[in-house]
Amino acid sequence: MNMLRNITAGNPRALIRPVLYTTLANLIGIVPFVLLVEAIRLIFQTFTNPGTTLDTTRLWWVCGGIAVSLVLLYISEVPAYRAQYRIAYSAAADGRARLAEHLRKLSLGFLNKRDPGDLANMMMGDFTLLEHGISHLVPQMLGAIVMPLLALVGLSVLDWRMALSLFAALPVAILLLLLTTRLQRRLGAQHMRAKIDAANRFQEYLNGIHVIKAYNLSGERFARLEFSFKELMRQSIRLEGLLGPIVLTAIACIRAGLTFMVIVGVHLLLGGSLDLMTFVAFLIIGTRIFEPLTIALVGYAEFRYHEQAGERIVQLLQEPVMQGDRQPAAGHDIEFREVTFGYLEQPVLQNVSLSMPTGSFTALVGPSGSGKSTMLRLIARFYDPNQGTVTMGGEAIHAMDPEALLQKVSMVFQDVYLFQDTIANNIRFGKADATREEIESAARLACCHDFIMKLPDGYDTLVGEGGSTLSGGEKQRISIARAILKDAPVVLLDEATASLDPENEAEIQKAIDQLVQGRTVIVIAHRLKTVRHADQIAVLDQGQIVETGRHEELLSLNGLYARLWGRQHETGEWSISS
Ligand SMILES: Nc1ncnc2c1ncn2[C@@H]1O[C@H](COP(=O)(O)OP(=O)(O)OP(=O)(O)O)[C@@H](O)[C@H]1O
Repeated sequence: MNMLRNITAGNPRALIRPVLYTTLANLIGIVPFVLLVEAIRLIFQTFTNPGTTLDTTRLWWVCGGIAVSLVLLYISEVPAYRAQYRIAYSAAADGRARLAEHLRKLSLGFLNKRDPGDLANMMMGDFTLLEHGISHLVPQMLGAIVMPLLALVGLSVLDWRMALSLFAALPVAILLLLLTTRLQRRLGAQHMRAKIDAANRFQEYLNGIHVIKAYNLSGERFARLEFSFKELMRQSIRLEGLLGPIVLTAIACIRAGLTFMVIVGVHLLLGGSLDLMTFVAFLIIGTRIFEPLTIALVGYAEFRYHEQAGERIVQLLQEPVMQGDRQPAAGHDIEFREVTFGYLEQPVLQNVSLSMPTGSFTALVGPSGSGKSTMLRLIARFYDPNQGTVTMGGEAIHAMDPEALLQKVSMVFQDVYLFQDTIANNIRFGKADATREEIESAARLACCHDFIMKLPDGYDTLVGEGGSTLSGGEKQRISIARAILKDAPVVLLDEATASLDPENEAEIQKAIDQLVQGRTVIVIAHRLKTVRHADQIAVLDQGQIVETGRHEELLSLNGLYARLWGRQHETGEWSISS
């Protein structure tokens, strides 16, 4: 049952209809052969019992029966075929959507540990294997067993000695496949790892192609990629090379059964304990069951490999999603209470406590790597703290429904991601049902209306993947327009570190001023001059808050903030973390 769960990505009921239809088609497929045996019996009767005449009426009926059963076989095969493919593709589409939805609900901590290539391969490659499993393998395998099983029962009634000799080697074939299950799984897993590794290397190669070109790394980088392709080739050859002989031996056992039956049949016939007609019936049916049995055995080996792909999907689907069903409280003040957190073993934030009242403007400053972005990620609940609590409106964020929490929070990060869609739709991500007027008014407030109107199709201009066709400043302003449209009471903002031209910088500052009005705002400030008027500035150093206060208070402390401020003035360099 577990195997069937795996091959259907946790939905074994998807197999019911394909298997039923295929079994029905296989049952109907037996009728012409039974009638064929009867036709041969009628014809042979005239030779074995001299003096009897050929029963032509019955023979015609048998011929008619064969014709009708072939038509019925065709009629039953059509729905079987349709059921197999339709259900396979719709089960895979549902499974892919389920997995994508599940990935969204998993913590980023978990996702960070998985290679993106691995997940992409699972989404496309593994589900394709399942499509093949549901449409071809399982129905054909189970359908192929029906005929030999019925033949075993029928032939045993006819002559148990002959039936025994025909099927004697079958258990050996099955045992051989079962005994090598572990080897098959190991080879399958190694092959799959090599496939994922090659996909990861290729993705890395594509993502880094501009760096590779810029630094002329093609030799070294390509060698890594080429190695992964060669490894995949080696594992493929190993898989086929070791599994092939096992399957061929299993098939040889079935062939041996047929030969053995012929020998036993001849022996019994010559000894007079087997009549010719029974022997002929065994010969016809014996050769007929060889094909489905071969399909079933080859299919089983293939099934084990496909099932492993399904197992990976089922395991990922069972990965616990972020818990919490509490709805956010009415208040929008945010508080860190003795929070300690690390992505891995090493804590990145240690015992951090900070209160950010509703409607206040808080700036987080500090050297690069001090934990500023991590604080924002904890507020958005991308991760849960290891110790301590982050609260919003007095409620612990880790007990809240993550989606309800994100309704309350707008985020503007440095690495703005725009989807391959129109500008209007990229802004609409802030509010799915926004009208064109609302989109334009948000774009005006975010100072992007003018540059959008200069684009060839205005708001309907298509943006390249990741926003590749826009400048950094333009992308940032579009993401601010998204946030303005979302109109969430809490704003998390990571100021751009990349140096922008003065015009862009002034425009972005105007856009940010619009966004933050009347909201609880937490800003990571790289240019201290932009947060001189913040309600409070928290200075982080090595994961701890070392100073808090307003600009003048912090300057008078003459501590880290004063040093950072002084350094920015001395060097005229406004970025402190790059
Ligand atoms: N996903 C991650 N996995 C593991 N470690 C991480 C991850 N993200 C950040 N870190 C580490 O956590 C520490 C704090 O990172 P964080 O991004 O919060 O610093 P920051 O103050 O925002 O730095 P910057 O100003 O350079 O953006 C750094 O040492 C960083 O290497």
